[in-house]
Amino acid sequence: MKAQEANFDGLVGLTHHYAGLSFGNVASTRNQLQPSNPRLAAKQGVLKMKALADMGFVQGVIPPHERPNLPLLRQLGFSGSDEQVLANAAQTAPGLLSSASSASAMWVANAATVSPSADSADRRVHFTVANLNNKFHRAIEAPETAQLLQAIFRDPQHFSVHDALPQVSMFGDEGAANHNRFGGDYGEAGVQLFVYGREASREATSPHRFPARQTREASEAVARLHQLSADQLLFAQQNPAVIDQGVFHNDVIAVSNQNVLFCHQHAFVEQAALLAQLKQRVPGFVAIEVPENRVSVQEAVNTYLFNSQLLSRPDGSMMLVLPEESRQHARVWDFLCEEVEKGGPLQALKVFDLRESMANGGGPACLRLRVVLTPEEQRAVNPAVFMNDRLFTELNDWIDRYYRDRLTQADLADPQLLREGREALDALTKLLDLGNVYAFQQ
Ligand SMILES: NCCC[C@H](NC(=O)CCC(=O)O)C(=O)O
Repeated sequence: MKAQEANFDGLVGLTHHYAGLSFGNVASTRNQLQPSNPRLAAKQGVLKMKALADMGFVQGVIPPHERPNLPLLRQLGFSGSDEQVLANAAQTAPGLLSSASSASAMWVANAATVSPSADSADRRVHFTVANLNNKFHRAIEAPETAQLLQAIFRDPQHFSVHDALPQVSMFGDEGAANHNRFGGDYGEAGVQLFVYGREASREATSPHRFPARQTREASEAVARLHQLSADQLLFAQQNPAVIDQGVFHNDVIAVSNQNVLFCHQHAFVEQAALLAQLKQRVPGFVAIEVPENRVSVQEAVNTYLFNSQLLSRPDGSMMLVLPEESRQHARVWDFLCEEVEKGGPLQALKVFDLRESMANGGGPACLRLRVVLTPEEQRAVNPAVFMNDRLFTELNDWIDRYYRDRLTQADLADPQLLREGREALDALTKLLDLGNVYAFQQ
């Protein structure tokens, strides 16, 4: 058996709601204060995991965080019983209650940056937890993410989980959503491309309208932590003009797998030079660049065409996993069908309805964290998190038991929601054999 790419998907939490917290993410802003359906959201995610597991892909689950985050609200000065904390926050600062309740940890492409053991000097798989410094509701994820990753990748002989970089904008880090790894066989040394939105030390590189969340300084620190050698590394800037059109992470404009990069014509600064470098360094490198006159940046943002998963099937051919919104758009769908008919690297399309996550700006790629694992490393992962028939049934029963099918911002103050959440996560830690990872269990 060779090394494989495993995908670990974030399980949507019980407080999934639309709070408009992510300036620069147009779906988040557009759907602010719409009612959500956490039960449907969780089921849509679990269905994707199960379908991919059934097709022969290695598929794991990353659990949600404890929300509402009561310790955070207390740190911000809300006091009294848990009920009083929720009531006071809801009355005087509903935006803070939303931030403390966001289920945003579901988008695990932003949980960490991951380097396979084949690339790292100490031959371990390295994870650096993302600090998500640009958005308050996301910056609070880092410590819990570190604990959850440690409960899954728990063998220090094979896995090294680094805490997040310092929580300042100079080191703004959004994890694997701004990271691509190229190569041949997954188990052989690859080339890692770190994509940043701005250089903290050069203000002129920033976009004008929307924030650039990832800095070059952060990417360089992650590369150092992961013990990567200079000849395996590339750093490239994402085009600031596309950030200003709503491309808040690189995985909204590009996706890669092995020797293939699928991206928009306007994805990167000095794109031709970057592609030339990749051609030189990656054997058999192929770029599929979508021209603006076939699919505009705006259309890419609206359909999440590039927020897809490019997966190598067990027979070696590649399949693109897309959100339903891409199929619904004639120009996007025509382009994709043409690519498949051409007989190039894209040989199959698979579509999922992920509407609940999409309405907050999270498509198939946002929901997954890629981890290349050798067979030995795979055996060292907590086995209870891998998707199979039994876990699929158990998770669906668990969702039916605990999740609401409608949630608005006003519901966040309901102390019953807090109790339901704790009971649910307590049951989940047993299903996934995580130990007492949550603060309320300490
Ligand atoms: N990779 C996809 C991440 C989507 C995420 N959306 C949010 O946090 C929206 C939350 C809200 O507005 O309720 C973000 O922008 O980081």
